[in-house]
Amino acid sequence: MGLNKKSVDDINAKGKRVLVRCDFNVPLKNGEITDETRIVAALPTIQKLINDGGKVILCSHLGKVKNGPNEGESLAPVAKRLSEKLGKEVVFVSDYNVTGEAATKAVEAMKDGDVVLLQNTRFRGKEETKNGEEFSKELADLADLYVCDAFGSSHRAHASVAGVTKFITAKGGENVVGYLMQKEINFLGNAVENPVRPFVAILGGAKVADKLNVISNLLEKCDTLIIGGGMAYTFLKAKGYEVGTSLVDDEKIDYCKEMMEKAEKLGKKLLLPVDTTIAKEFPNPIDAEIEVSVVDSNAIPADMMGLDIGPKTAELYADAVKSAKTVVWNGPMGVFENPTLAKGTIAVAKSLAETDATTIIGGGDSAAAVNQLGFGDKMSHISTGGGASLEFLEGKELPGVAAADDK
Ligand SMILES: Nc1ncnc2c1ncn2[C@@H]1O[C@H](COP(=O)(O)OP(=O)(O)OP(=O)(O)O)[C@@H](O)[C@H]1O
Ligand SMILES: O=C(O)[C@H](O)COP(=O)(O)O
Repeated sequence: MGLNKKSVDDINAKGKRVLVRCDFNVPLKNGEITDETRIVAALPTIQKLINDGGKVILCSHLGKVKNGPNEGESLAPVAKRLSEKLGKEVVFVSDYNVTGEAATKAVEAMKDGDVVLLQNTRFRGKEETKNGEEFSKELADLADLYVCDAFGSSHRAHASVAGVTKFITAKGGENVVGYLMQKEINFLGNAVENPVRPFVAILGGAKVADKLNVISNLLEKCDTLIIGGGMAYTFLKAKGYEVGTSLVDDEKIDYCKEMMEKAEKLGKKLLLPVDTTIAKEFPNPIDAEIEVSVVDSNAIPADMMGLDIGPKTAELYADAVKSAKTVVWNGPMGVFENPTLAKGTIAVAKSLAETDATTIIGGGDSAAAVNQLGFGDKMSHISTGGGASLEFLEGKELPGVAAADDK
């Protein structure tokens, strides 16, 4: 699926002020960045604009910023890491107002090829998250051109992702997408719209409700849909099995029945766990030592909880992956944060690492799991977007893509 949007290759930023929305929402521990993937992924676009001789003004959100602006959610650590990665100074505008006098002055002082990073856009609260006109205009006022390269945030119709583009257009500027956006959408888009078959989709994670539309959409596109993780138990209950105290969404049982019927009607394989790893209760803390046993999926005792796929299921899923030419995976197979309950997720990750098929990891927990296991470089593509990749797989139009100018 070609992306019919203008990209950074369609502009020459020489002497222009370019506002670039990145997704620098990186995990931090005691002020230190623990995973720089999203920073590294943003470099090609930034470097291109520097090479053009543009004035590169970067912006991003970080965290949820539930209690207003605070140093713990400042983008300062990102400015530092980015500067190391680019091998040049990144001027950080620490002002909690994001735009305004400090930002304007910093931009005025820029020479061609300079890089400035603005403060966390969510420090402007609802003005950012409700796509506020005023904040959108203030952002646009800083620049001549706008580049969206924040794939991970592109499902958010926020001021710095969507609203800003209207004001850039109003002043005669262009709105384009960056290389990361292009790469993400090419991989995910090709996998779903134009897959080399057999196409196997694997869905896991906690809740069926979060993935309703993904299940339905992927069933239409793939040859085999594999279900694991907490969401499998609602399907097993829909089949009439006892699932004990496993995570179940009772309101979605009919939906699961519908999906099983849909799979049958379309002639698609819908694979569910044939055995499951159970325990008395959910581990607390999550990585606590835990006593487990394995039972067939139709034999879960009423007082036990399913917390991972069992070994027979892991083998079944690995076999399905082996015969695939395209695999998309989103969501862990069990409570992978606990070593005893990570076996199913590890087995699936390993099968993806070993296949020659195109393998695409849909961000979030599955990306973290694959990287932690050291399989990162064995995958064709690991998306930098969790929610964004899911919404893309649902077939939704992403606001960050929609806002860019058509070719
Ligand atoms: N059987 C289970 N019972 C309860 N929780 C589970 C089970 N299997 C997996 N989980 C939990 O599901 C969580 C991930 O679920 P979630 O729906 O948030 O996935 P996700 O974050 O959307 O996946 P991704 O980030 O890959 O898109 C993990 O924290 C994991 O411990
Ligand atoms: O981490 C993400 O998925 C993106 O940065 C979006 O963050 P959000 O869910 O807080 O909008």
